[in-house]
Parts: sequence; structure tokens; C-alpha cells
Amino acid sequence: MKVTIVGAGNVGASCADSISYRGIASEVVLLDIREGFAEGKAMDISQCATNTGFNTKVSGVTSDYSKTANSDVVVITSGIPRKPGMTREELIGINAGIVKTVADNVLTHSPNAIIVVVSNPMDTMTYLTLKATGLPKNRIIGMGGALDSSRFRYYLSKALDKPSNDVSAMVIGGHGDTTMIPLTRLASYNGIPVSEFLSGEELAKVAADTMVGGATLTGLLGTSAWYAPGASVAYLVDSILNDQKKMIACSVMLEGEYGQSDICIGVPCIIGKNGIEEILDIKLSDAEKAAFAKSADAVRNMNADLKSILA
Ligand SMILES: NC(=O)C1=CN([C@@H]2O[C@H](COP(=O)(O)OP(=O)(O)OC[C@H]3O[C@@H](n4cnc5c(N)ncnc54)[C@H](O)[C@@H]3O)[C@@H](O)[C@H]2O)C=CC1
Ligand SMILES: O=C([O-])CC(=O)C(=O)O
Repeated sequence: MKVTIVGAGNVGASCADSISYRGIASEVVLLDIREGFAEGKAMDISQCATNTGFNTKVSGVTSDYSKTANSDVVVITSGIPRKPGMTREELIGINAGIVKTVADNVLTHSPNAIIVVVSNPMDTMTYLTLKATGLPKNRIIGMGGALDSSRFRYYLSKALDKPSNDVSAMVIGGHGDTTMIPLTRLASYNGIPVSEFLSGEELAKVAADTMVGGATLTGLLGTSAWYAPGASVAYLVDSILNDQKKMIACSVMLEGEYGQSDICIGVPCIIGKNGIEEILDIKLSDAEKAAFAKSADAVRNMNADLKSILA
């Protein structure tokens, strides 16, 4: 199975590293516009093979889409990341043009690929990719919820002082500092509601920390995060290529689910060889419903900025 990753920067290279290291694909191609950069990242990752024991063929190319031909999955990470103090939404002006051009190029050589959109603002870039390519909605998946849910589990595990892997929790809604919805009511520690162990105040802090998880890292690193984003993409790609049918929160086009239409936003999905195989329209509380409607309004406002590029 072949995976192309467009953008060999921090996130793209981390995706390639994670996918190779875990043996998820037989071939990974990194593509970037910076001369020699993807080639260098691919060579560095390939030289891990003997010490970590993987056999994935990793190559890098500068702008040569012919080398990406017949990819099963294409991950779009090209575009600029935010700097401390910025929101993801501020990236739209530059990233929309990049993502649209990349999606067109990718499809010319891999007409059957499933596309995973990572570039920010991710929900709007997912919507753009869907509208610009006209592909069926099961083949365009926005990655954000997998990462936000892993951060939610991290903050819960810290508050509980228990391992993250014993914590189950999900974030839905937009992939933005104010649009994420950590589903605290449904979070559990090995099946026991976390509210058995943590106070309302502690849970509210966990949710607030989760929502600004990306901004916190951007403040610490000077640019946005890459290890957990790369691992989250690999988790998603694994579920596609190995038809695992995992339930993962992804940004997907809604057609009536959660009372929304004509919008890509994070909801629980079953991910398998056909991409988005099912959208789980779970019952939300009144407060969660209100938060979801508010989050969708904000994402829809952002999508309105795509008018000229989609005209
Ligand atoms: N959805 C999510 O959960 C996450 C999204 N992101 C987003 O991912 C994007 C990438 O972030 P980083 O890797 O940290 O940035 P980066 O700056 O390290 O890498 C971006 C790469 O894209 C390349 N690029 C730019 N235009 C291109 C084009 N037209 N074709 C091919 N390559 C092109 C650049 O040369 C650069 O190497 C950002 O928009 C960031 O906000 C980052 C983390 C998580
Ligand atoms: O915070 C950012 O800008 C990058 C991102 O989407 C994340 O790490 O969640």
C-alpha cells in the first residue's frame, strides 16, 4: 500500500516517520516544493530502518507528482503553521490556495486515493478539498479529532494520575481553540465515568486545557506541534489501509447528522478501507447540542471566506 504525504515539514515528516516505523504502508512518498527537502527527510527516515526494524520504502521528491502515482492514501500537510499568539483561522489566506492546488495535482496521478486533510484551518480546508475536487464525501477526511481526543486523554490522565491508555474520551466539533467540544460527560477511566474521580472544577480545567492544547504547544515551541499530529495521522491511515473500522473523531461532510448540513466538522466516524464508512449520530445533551451548533456556526463563518477561491 502506498501513502503520499504532501508537505515534508514538521508534521509531514512526523507522519512519514510514524507510518514507516509502525509498518503501516509498504511505500511512503514525501513531496515538498523546497528543493531537496523531502529527499533529505526521506533519506533520514530511511536510515532509521536497520535500527528500528521497518521495511517501508520511503522516498522524497521536489514537486514531482508523477512519483506519487497510484497512492492509496494522500495526506495533505502543506501550508504554513501558526506562530504564538495566532489562531489557526488566520492561516486561511495562504493555506487555501496551497491546499486547492495540491488536491488537484494529487488527484491527477492518484484518482482513487483517499485524502486526509491536515493543513489548518483544518475543517475549512477539508470543506474546500471536498468542494474543489467533487470527490465523494467518504474519501475526504479531516484529521483533528484524533489529535484533540489524544490531548483530552492526556489531560485527563494527568488529572487522574493514571495512564492515558486507561482513559477513553473524545473531542468533537471544530478543530479550533474555541470550537472544540471535549465530551466530558462520556469520558471514562476503564469504563468508570471520570466524574467518579474528578470534581466539576477539575473536569472544567481539563476541558479548557484540551481546547487550547495546540496553542499551548505553539507557545512553548514557537511553531505548532508535530509528534502527536504525526502519530494521529498514522493511527487514522492505519485504520484505512488495514480496514480496522476504528471509531475516530474526524472532520466530515454532514448531511443532516447533528442537525447540520453542508459543513465539514468533527464527529465520531467509522474508518475503514473506504475512508469514512459510517457517521455515528450520537445523542448529545442539551448543553452539548448548543455547543455543537455554536461550533458549526463558527466553522461555517470561516467557510464563507472560501467564496472567491471556489468561484
Ligand atoms: N489538523 C491538525 O491536527 C494539525 C494541523 N497542522 C497544520 O499542518 C500544517 C503544516 O504544519 P507544519 O508541518 O508544522 O509546517 P512546516 O512549515 O514545518 O511544513 C509545511 C511544509 O509545507 C511545504 N509546502 C508549502 N507549500 C507547498 C506546496 N504548494 N506543495 C508542497 N509543499 C508545500 C513547505 O515547504 C513546508 O516544508 C499547518 O497548516 C499546521 O497548522 C499542524 C498540526 C496539527
Ligand atoms: O495548534 C496548531 O496550530 C496546530 C494544530 O492544529 C494542533 O496542534 O492542534
